[in-house]
Amino acid sequence: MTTLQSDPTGGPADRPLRVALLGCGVVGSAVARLLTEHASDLTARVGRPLELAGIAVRRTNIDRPGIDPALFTTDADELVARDDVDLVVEVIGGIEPARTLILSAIANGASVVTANKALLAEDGPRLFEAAETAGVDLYYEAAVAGAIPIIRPLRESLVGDDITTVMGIVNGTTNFILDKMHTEGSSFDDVLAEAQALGYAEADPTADVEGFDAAAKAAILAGLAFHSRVTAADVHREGITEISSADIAAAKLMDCTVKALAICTSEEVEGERRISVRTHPAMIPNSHPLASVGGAYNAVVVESTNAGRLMFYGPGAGGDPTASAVMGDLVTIARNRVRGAAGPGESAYAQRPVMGMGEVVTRYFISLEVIDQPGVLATVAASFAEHGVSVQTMRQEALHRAEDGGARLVLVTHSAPESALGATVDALANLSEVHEVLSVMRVEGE
Ligand SMILES: NC(=O)c1ccc[n+]([C@@H]2O[C@H](COP(=O)([O-])OP(=O)(O)OC[C@H]3O[C@@H](n4cnc5c(N)ncnc54)[C@H](O)[C@@H]3O)[C@@H](O)[C@H]2O)c1
Ligand SMILES: N[C@@H](CCO)C(=O)O
Ligand code: NA
Repeated sequence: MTTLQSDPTGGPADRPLRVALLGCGVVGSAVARLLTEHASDLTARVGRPLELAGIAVRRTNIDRPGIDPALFTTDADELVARDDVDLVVEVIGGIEPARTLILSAIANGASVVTANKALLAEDGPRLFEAAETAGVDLYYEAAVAGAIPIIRPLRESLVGDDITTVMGIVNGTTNFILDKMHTEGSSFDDVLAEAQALGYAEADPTADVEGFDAAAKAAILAGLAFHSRVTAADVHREGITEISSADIAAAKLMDCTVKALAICTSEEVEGERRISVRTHPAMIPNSHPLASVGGAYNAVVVESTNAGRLMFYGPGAGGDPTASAVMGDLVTIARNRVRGAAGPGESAYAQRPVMGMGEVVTRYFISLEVIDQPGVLATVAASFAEHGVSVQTMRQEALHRAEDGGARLVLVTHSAPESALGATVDALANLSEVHEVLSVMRVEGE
């Protein structure tokens, strides 16, 4: 190992870099194990040994095989404030105490790795400013799409390009659930329990199934892609709890798949660049690259002016895959520390305004049960026309239950502002000729 001439951290140039690990759950325990198992390779890659200074846990009396019990402490505040801590890994999750601990680590001169999308999407700018002021790193590859490198590509590799769209499957739990509902006809509750047992789900699975997790990730992606500050509150969020087997069946009939998507776009509106950020379930054609992303896998498609369409695919959740991203960040910030440098900070100079959902242009799939009699089609078509929504395809199916005396209409619209589509659906529901609006879903991806 080369001995450094100078050491920006103050101590002897060959002393180990000391790592404080906050949290020892699914991700933290994998990080602790990798730090131990790969110690000699990590030393070679960083140029100095990485040494665990301590692991903050809630309870010390739990058996955690392969980890030295002497490392455990329940006093995370004391651990991050220790003089000999150079690097802090936060894998507790949630807003507090994670935020206070990260801020105090930064104030203490440590560089930080976090997997905490909830915190970054709520209060990222405060953390980035603190890191900038202290001249330390704040890295967070694991926060979006687990093991998949997507933060680094947006922050570094594509920073010279003009990104127009980021669209992805960024929640493993909901992709796992929708995939099983699609392929095996499983019930929502059974598949959720399986996803939790496999370590994909958040501690409170509401964050997954109601779209909070994906919304946080969408905010982070949009902020990076469009050089703007975007918080979770800017994201239009819909979860997957309302997805029924009828929706899944309708998608199959359309040669589509239902996926929970995070969609970030930047477009020219009234002479200025505006962005939209949303997460919701949508039908995508089976020919679209995201349609074949199964199980707990994640994938993110990035479109930019010069690179064209790029796709990033891989495991988006689970202890070891997420720990891989954390370890990548840890080695990077350790290398920076050895060189006395810091990586890129926040880039939010563009500050593009975020569009309201009503302005966003999408397509709808609508399935209706209507009275089967002359003139009904014309009435339904008039409702679309009144709201300026153009119908792309329409199909009528006879209902099999003779007593219904009705028919099913299945329509797909052309692109239209979301407000016009919503108003059309409301108007359709109020028509006496319409028994029921069976299914409404956005259609994304060509
Ligand atoms: N599990 C995944 O697949 C995954 C993927 C990407 C990102 N993440 C993120 O990684 C972070 C950790 O996720 P996880 O799945 O490991 O969660 P987890 O619930 O398994 O682990 C969190 C641990 O932190 C501990 N903890 C809570 N408060 C603490 C405190 N004050 N001091 C010390 N320990 C405390 C908990 O007891 C728990 O063991 C979260 O931000 C999560 O969003 C998880
Ligand atoms: N609960 C998240 C973990 C990764 O952030 C998921 O299912 O994708
Ligand atoms: Na990632």
